[in-house]
Amino acid sequence: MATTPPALVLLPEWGSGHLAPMLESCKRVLLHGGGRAFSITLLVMRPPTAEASSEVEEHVRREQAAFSGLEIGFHRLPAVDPPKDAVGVEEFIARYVTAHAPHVRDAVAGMSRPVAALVLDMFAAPLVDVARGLGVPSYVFMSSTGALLALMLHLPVLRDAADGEEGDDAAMRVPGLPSPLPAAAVPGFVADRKSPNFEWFARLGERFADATGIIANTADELEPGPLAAVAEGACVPPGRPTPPVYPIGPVLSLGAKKDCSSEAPPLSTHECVTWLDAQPAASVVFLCFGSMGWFEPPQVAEICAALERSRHRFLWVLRGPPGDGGGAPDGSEHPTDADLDALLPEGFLERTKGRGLVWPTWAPQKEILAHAAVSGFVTHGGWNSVLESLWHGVPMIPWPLYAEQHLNAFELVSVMGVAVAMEVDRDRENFVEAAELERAVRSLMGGESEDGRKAREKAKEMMAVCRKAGEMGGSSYAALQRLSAALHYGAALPKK
Ligand SMILES: COc1cc(-c2[o+]c3cc(O)cc([O-])c3cc2O[C@@H]2O[C@H](CO)[C@H](O)[C@H](O)[C@H]2O)cc(OC)c1O
Ligand SMILES: O=c1ccn([C@@H]2O[C@H](COP(=O)(O)OP(=O)(O)O)[C@@H](O)[C@H]2O)c(=O)[nH]1
Repeated sequence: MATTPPALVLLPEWGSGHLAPMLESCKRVLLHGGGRAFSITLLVMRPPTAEASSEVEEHVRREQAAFSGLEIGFHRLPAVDPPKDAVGVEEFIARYVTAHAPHVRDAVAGMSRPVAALVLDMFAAPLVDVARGLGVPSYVFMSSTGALLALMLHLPVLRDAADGEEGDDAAMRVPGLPSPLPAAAVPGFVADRKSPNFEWFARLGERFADATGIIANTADELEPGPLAAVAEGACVPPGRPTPPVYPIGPVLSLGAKKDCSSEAPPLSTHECVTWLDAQPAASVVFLCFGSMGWFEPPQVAEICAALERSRHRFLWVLRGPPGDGGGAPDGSEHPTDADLDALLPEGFLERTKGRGLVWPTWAPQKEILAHAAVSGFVTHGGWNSVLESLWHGVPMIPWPLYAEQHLNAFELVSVMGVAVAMEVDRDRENFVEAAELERAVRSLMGGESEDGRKAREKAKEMMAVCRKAGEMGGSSYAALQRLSAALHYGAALPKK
């Protein structure tokens, strides 16, 4: 007799950099059990911006249209009022997500099938209480690095120390990370210990420790330092237990937009790819800055000067400023398609014709990174972009712009060694001078510099590491097995 498979109930933040890897990771859990052991119910919050809403809708539509053979359903949650007085993006996201708690409780309690676990976005960590109230196991899904995980688990310690003897300017020492963390590496949201954003991240980190487990889109071999420190219980306040961590990555996901899986890229007719087809192997530097990266005209002019002088071939995804002045209720800045005639200096396209392509809208990044012509990546350093680059052995130049990306940049250069450092002026909205970008691009793309040679070599090593981790016998495969066993155990527990 067929039985109803218990559900993994997912609550992702609406950003595609959060939703897509969470869903893909949970699909991996289903596939690991032969596809029939669990089902997925994804709880859809109404995103706070029109841009994010259409991304989510597109994602849901594509998922429903695809035939995966897996049981995946979507449950729309009632809308909640967005907070009107949030000081920063992080506080906004955390409060908005947390306001859904009663609706999440109702949705889980009302399910007609057993619930194996509630899988929560990092911003939804306070909802571990909802799971606990229903007697359901809870898992936090960490869509960013093991380093950010270590930092967040440790924030309550830093907060309480800052309240006491160490003071407000105390150096940031985080178990598993180089100590003290250079100021340039500290994410903006925790740089000021008095800001509500710091308090929110500390509160989220505190709640991570109350989850049944933490699923992380990283691999032991990629981030051995922070993951070991977390596993040893060195990051949480003394006396507090650390839940088991399951580093099952890298999990690369199909984007919400038209995109191709890096696993099996179909023959593409995308203009960026046909342009790459005509370029020599390993000759192109790719520049792309995530879902929220865009530049003011003076910065665009510096990039143009650098690319022109470097003499290297390039494919540059250049987006324009957010529409309507960027005043989204969540404070996020979603770029628009660039007006290249208005943004680029006169004559730039003619002078670089044949060796450069400037692409003004969303591009198929995974497919581009998989292309044999691409051998370097100037990236904002969002964790999904980093994993995609490492998966294809492409060395990077990190250009952090927002969120946790300054920490990611530091890790890529100083810990993993897969990237060439570039000076980014945080006091001038992460401005980079033309000469500095030119130097970094020359170094990355095969100049004489030792930094570039090491980054290229290390990126190839990491490609092998990433692929091996997920194979049978690899560390991420083993973590997936442990996670699967824990979920089966949780599904068998009596519910309240
Ligand atoms: C991790 O801390 C922050 C995350 C975000 C953030 O916000 C966000 C809002 C949206 O409307 C859409 C998004 O796609 C989105 C994404 C996002 O975080 C990204 O997450 C990735 C995976 O964790 C990745 O690591 C990227 O670097 C992040 O940009 C925003 C924020 O403050 C601006 C954070 O501090
Ligand atoms: O033009 C673009 C810009 C981004 N991406 C994808 O969007 C995701 C960006 O996620 P990341 O974590 O790097 O940064 P975020 O945008 O969340 O800050 C990655 O999967 C990229 O491949 C893309 O396909 N095309």
